[in-house]
Parts: sequence; structure tokens; C-alpha cells
Amino acid sequence: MRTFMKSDFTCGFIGLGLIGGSIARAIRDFHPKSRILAYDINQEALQAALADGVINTALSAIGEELSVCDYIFLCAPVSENDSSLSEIKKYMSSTCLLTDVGSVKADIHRHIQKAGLSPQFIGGHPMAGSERTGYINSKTLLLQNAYYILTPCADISQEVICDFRELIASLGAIPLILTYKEHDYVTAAISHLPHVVAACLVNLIRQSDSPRGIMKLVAAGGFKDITRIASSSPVMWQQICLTNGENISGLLEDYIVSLSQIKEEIDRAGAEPLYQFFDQARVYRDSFTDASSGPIKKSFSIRIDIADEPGALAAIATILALHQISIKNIGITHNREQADGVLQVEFYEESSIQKAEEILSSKGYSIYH
Ligand SMILES: NC(=O)C1=CN([C@@H]2O[C@H](COP(=O)(O)OP(=O)(O)OC[C@H]3O[C@@H](n4cnc5c(N)ncnc54)[C@H](O)[C@@H]3O)[C@@H](O)[C@H]2O)C=CC1
Ligand SMILES: O=C(O)C(=O)Cc1ccc(O)cc1
Repeated sequence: MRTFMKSDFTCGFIGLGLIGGSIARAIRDFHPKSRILAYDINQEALQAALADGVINTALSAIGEELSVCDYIFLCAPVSENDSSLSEIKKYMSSTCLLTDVGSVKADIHRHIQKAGLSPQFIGGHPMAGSERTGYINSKTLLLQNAYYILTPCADISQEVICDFRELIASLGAIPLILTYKEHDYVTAAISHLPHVVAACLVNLIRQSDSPRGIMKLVAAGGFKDITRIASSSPVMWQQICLTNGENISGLLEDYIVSLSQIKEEIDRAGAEPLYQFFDQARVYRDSFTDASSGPIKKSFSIRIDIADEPGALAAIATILALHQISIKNIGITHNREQADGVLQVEFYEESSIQKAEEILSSKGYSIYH
């Protein structure tokens, strides 16, 4: 039986961009004895991965070399995966497990069924990524503590599912098994719709801004937070909307209804419903961070106004260190363009917040939560 526990397993990657590269890096880091072969139409990605020591072999095509693979990860854009299935099937051994990383699952499951590969396929989707693309932006950390949804075909053995689930967990991700239909509905709500909304908001500002671009100039933290994903690959999001249209459209309809309802309350100045609207959202959003696992962690941080001058950050780090307060993370948030900055300091413990606040306030710093 194939098992990743044997430590010298072999993985093949078709597509070594942001996601393929990140998974390959994690396999290399957590299973140093594994062998990794990769094919990508982009030679630069393959050469960089060889130079980084992430892959052992760069393939010039989908071919015979893949027959030694215990696992093959399809990490090219979804339409490319679909069309390479029949070619890959020719070289898959009978114990090889095929998986993908696509953001929509119904389509690949349909193609897998058609290709007769369902006893050897588990759909995969790491719920992590970024607005960037390409191997150059890949990193092991991308998978850490991220949910990784698995959608096994009905006719795959439990043994194979367990083995693959363990492999995914060994990379620092959190495997979660769903049917492909459940997956497509859930991701339409928490990933696909938000990308549509972010792009709508950005396009609204593009259309509403004055010729001087004042809105763009002053767009602050909140706008940037909720529209970061509007910088994602338009081709990828076009493909997602084309392949999960029914789910996205249904949820979009509900969303439009809720927008109309809140518009009505704004028009009629409904103070109480407006308060309830924001309060319900706040309470529910805050509850996301209480989960014991998952990507949205409770963080203990404060923000401090600092002068935009050399040494300002070091001064605060020194004060905190002198009082034995450990810093987990520190950085300037550039909400206020070309002016004084806001320094965000994250601590390991909740108790550090009050201690830091007292010390820094006594030295004249303005603190925000
Ligand atoms: N970007 C994200 O945040 C996430 C993306 N995904 C899914 O991962 C998949 C890949 O996305 P990314 O890694 O972000 O894209 P990417 O653009 O960074 O990587 C795709 C790679 O596939 C290569 N490629 C293109 N056509 C190919 C072909 N015919 N044969 C071999 N290689 C080919 C490209 O050269 C590139 O290196 C998509 O299906 C997407 O739905 C899943 C989770 C998150
Ligand atoms: O950048 C972000 O926050 C994302 O939402 C990334 C992302 C993009 C596509 C996916 O299928 C999963 C995650």
C-alpha cells in the first residue's frame, strides 16, 4: 500500500505556480527525503524550483517519468487540468493518487468521472492563497493552519483517503472532508462572492471618483482591507465564476436583497435597525476568532501613533523590551499616506496589552485598540 509514512514517496506537480509551488515547498520542508518532479509551461518556474532545491526533476512534458509518482498534484489553471487528464492517465500507476487544488470542484469531478479516474482521485482545495500568482510568490507558510478541503470520489477506498488526509495534515494544514457539492456552495459564500463584491466596490470607486482621483487618494485602511482581493488574477476569477455560476448567482441574489434592505433603512433613517445591522455583523464576525483552530486567530495587538522619523519604531521596541514585554509582530500600517505612521504591535499574551498601554501612555504615546 502506498503511504507517505514511508518518507521516500514521490510527488508529481503539473503546474508549479503560487499553490503548486507552496505545496511542493511544504513537502520538501516536512518530508526532506521525498522526491518531487514537476512540469510547468513556464521554464523559469522550474529552473527556480530546481535552484531552490524544492524539486528534484524538471519535466519537459507530461510523460513516462510520472509513472513512479505516489501522488500527482494538478496545480495548473482549472481548464488546463481538465484537458491534460487523458494524457496524465496514460502514465499513472495503479496505486498513484491524483489530486487537484482548484477553487471549484464540480467541474473537475465531472471530468474525472468521464476519464474513469474516480477510484484514484481526491479533489483538494487549500483555503489559503493570495492576490499574487506564480512560483516566485509561493511559500511553505501559505498552508500553515489553513483549512484544506478534500472532496473524495464516492468509489475511493477509506484507506487511501486516510493516507492523503495524513499527508495534508503533515504539511501543517487542516484537512476537512466535504462532498464536492458542499464544497462549491460553501466556497461560493465565503470566497467567490467576496471576490465579486470586492471587485464591485473597486469598480464603483473607479466610476465615481473625480478626475483628480480624490477617492483613490484617501482610500484608507477599511477600504484597502476589504478590497485587497480585487487585485487577484482576473483569469482565475473569470474561470471560477464560469464554473460555479449557479451557486455564486444564488448567493448574490440573497446579497442583493440584504443590500436593498439596508438601503431602505438608510433612506428612512431607521436608527435602531441600522444599529442592529452593524451590531449583529460585529458580534458574528468577532466570534470567528474564537475558534480554536483555523486561519482567523485571536490577536493581541495595539496601535500607536508614531512620528515618521528614523528610530521611532526602535524606541518603542526598546521600551517594551526593557519591561520584558515580548513582541510577536511589529510593523507600520500606512493608512495615513506620507504623514505620521501608525505602528501596530502584536503580543503573545492578552495581559501584555494593558501593561504596554500603561508604559507607553506614561511616555506620551497615543494608543488605540
Ligand atoms: N491563487 C490562490 O489564492 C488560490 C488558487 N487556487 C487554485 O489553484 C490553481 C492554480 O492557481 P495559482 O497557483 O494561484 O496560479 P498560478 O498562476 O500562480 O500558477 C499556475 C501555474 O500553472 C502553470 N501552467 C499553466 N498552464 C499549464 C499547463 N498547460 N501545463 C502545466 N503548467 C501550466 C503556469 O505557468 C503557472 O506556473 C487554480 O486552479 C486556482 O483555482 C486555490 C487556492 C488559492
Ligand atoms: O487572498 C485571499 O485572501 C484569498 O481569498 C485567496 C484565495 C483565492 C482562491 C481560493 O480558492 C482560495 C483562497
